[in-house]
Amino acid sequence: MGAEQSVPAGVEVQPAAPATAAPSNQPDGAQAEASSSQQGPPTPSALVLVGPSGVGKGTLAKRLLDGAPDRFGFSVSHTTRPPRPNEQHGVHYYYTTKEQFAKEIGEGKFLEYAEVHGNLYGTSVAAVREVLETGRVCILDIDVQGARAMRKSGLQGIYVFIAPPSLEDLANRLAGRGTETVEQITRRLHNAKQEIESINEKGLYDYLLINDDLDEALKRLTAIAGRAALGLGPEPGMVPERVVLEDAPLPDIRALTEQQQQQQAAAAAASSADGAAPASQPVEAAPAQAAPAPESSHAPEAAAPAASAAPQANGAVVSAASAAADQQGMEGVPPGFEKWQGKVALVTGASSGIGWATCEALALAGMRVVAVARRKDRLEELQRHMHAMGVPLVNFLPVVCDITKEAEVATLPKIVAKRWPESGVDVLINNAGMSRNDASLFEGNIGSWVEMLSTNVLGTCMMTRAVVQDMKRRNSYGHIINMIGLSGHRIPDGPQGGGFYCATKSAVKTITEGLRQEARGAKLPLRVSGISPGVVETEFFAVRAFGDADATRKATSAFKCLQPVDVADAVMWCLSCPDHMEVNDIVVRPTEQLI
Ligand SMILES: Nc1nc2c(ncn2[C@@H]2O[C@H](COP(=O)(O)OP(=O)(O)O)[C@@H](O)[C@H]2O)c(=O)[nH]1
Ligand SMILES: Nc1ncnc2c1ncn2[C@@H]1O[C@H](COP(=O)(O)OP(=O)(O)O)[C@@H](O)[C@H]1O
Repeated sequence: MGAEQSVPAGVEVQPAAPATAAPSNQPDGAQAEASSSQQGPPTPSALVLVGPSGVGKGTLAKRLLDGAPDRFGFSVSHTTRPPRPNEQHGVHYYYTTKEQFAKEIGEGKFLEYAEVHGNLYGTSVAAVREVLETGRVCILDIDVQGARAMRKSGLQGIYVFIAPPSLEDLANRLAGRGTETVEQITRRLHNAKQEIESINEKGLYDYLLINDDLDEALKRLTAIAGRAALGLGPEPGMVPERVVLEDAPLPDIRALTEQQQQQQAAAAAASSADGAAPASQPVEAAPAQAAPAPESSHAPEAAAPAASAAPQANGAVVSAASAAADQQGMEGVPPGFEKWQGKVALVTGASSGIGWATCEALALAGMRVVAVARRKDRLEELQRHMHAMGVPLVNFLPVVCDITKEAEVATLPKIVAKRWPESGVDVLINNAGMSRNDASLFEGNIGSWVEMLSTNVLGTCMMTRAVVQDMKRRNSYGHIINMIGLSGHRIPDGPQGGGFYCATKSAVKTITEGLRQEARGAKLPLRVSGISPGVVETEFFAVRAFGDADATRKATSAFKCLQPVDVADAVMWCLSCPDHMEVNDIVVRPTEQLI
């Protein structure tokens, strides 16, 4: 069902085009090349984006808006659908009830409204006016019915239909977004076919834009939006005379899910056939290259295809974030943490211990998690663990990367952007760190010194640099947490040769404070924290003893030590603090630990 209204008084729209206007994609029906013949500054018009759910309208609109907020504004619609975890009232939509929506229809509040995929959506007069009055192009993201109604209402603008390269791609994107259940995705795909048919309605759209490569699509849309900014009409002939739809059956989202499960099982079988690498001998990542290494050699994508969806027990695809939103006060989501739901956290040293526990806590609380480690088999195991915990694999990205290799670190933001094009790393947990027991200052193994310096100090710095550069590029600053360790504060085993390791950790402490000061100096809202745990029961001791599995037991049997999850809890608390509060260092010991 769709509805349209005549333009309510007070909205400044351009002279109404009659509902029966000649198709504007025909030369004689094109809007006048308005401002070229007018005096004064151009009058920006609307840019109406239409296309099936999951095609990338929101992503493209956000990129346009972020790129030039002074030229473009978004018409925030009203909807009766519940907010997704990373959506904000007044930013993505005004969320309302059916009753209120009905009341406001009666009051003539909407330029148009429609029922789409079972929910009501509407464009209010105020939403469009607010943007146009500031002299910016008003971007609308509306459905086909809304576009028809807008054409009739006379809102002058450029109407762009955004199509997917194929229904298969669309299905993958919808599944990859992880915000809908299997049933909801199936319904959206079913509707997509009809929506795509609307390309053939003469005069409805001015442009057909296929969103295949996101950057290419953005380039084309930016050019089209530029015309809207100048108040120019569309170029003629930008929609083909007739679009013939491939007669392909609708992709079956449940089958896609099953396919993904099979891929996972195959990957698991392959990894056990290879034989697991011993803990101290990580699977080698692709050799570092001057140019970024191929991404496929880093991310074990076979086990987690970019657009995969993990089934829940009930067969639904629900992101941990939406599950968290559904169950308020859910265990594992500290108060204040909601702001991170749907955002991306990158954790180094994710293959065991604190890194593993932190990945789990972040993912269960609704973050997208990039788990970085050298050991591919351990990452695959973590992935299976995440799956078993009910974390949708679309929210999990394992990356085999050696943080001491500059070229590998440099590829990480690109790998993240490839998986989640509209995102980047919002939270960095610099957890990877190691020690060796042959590093005395009298007669230490220089190789062990180099290893500790490279991992604990340079690795932390290179990761920080890569992520901060990416945050700068996106103009979006989050939180960096460094695992300092109690050894950054004192030397517990100096006589036994532990001084060098502690020196690297006290460097991390200083670097954490230096980073904080740099952020303040640059007036960036980046927050920086350190966490300094005492003895934690992890593989740390086995690595220190060059793979002696018994070393951990020996080092942790004197008293009840901290558990990785205790430290993950500290990470969660750091992140949950209000924006005005920056936790700089948390020192935490097992109760019985003396020094
Ligand atoms: N007619 C109309 N459609 C809208 C409006 N706001 C959003 N829509 C459309 O409603 C559909 C569902 O939107 P949404 O729930 O955000 O899901 P998504 O498109 O899958 O992200 C999309 O086709 C939107 O373009 C509106 O104000 N009016
Ligand atoms: N060209 C593209 N290639 C791959 N993925 C894309 C592309 N454009 C968008 N996406 C992804 O597809 C998903 C759906 O995009 P979204 O903007 O939410 O769609 P819509 O607003 O049209 O429903 C998102 O996860 C987005 O990152």
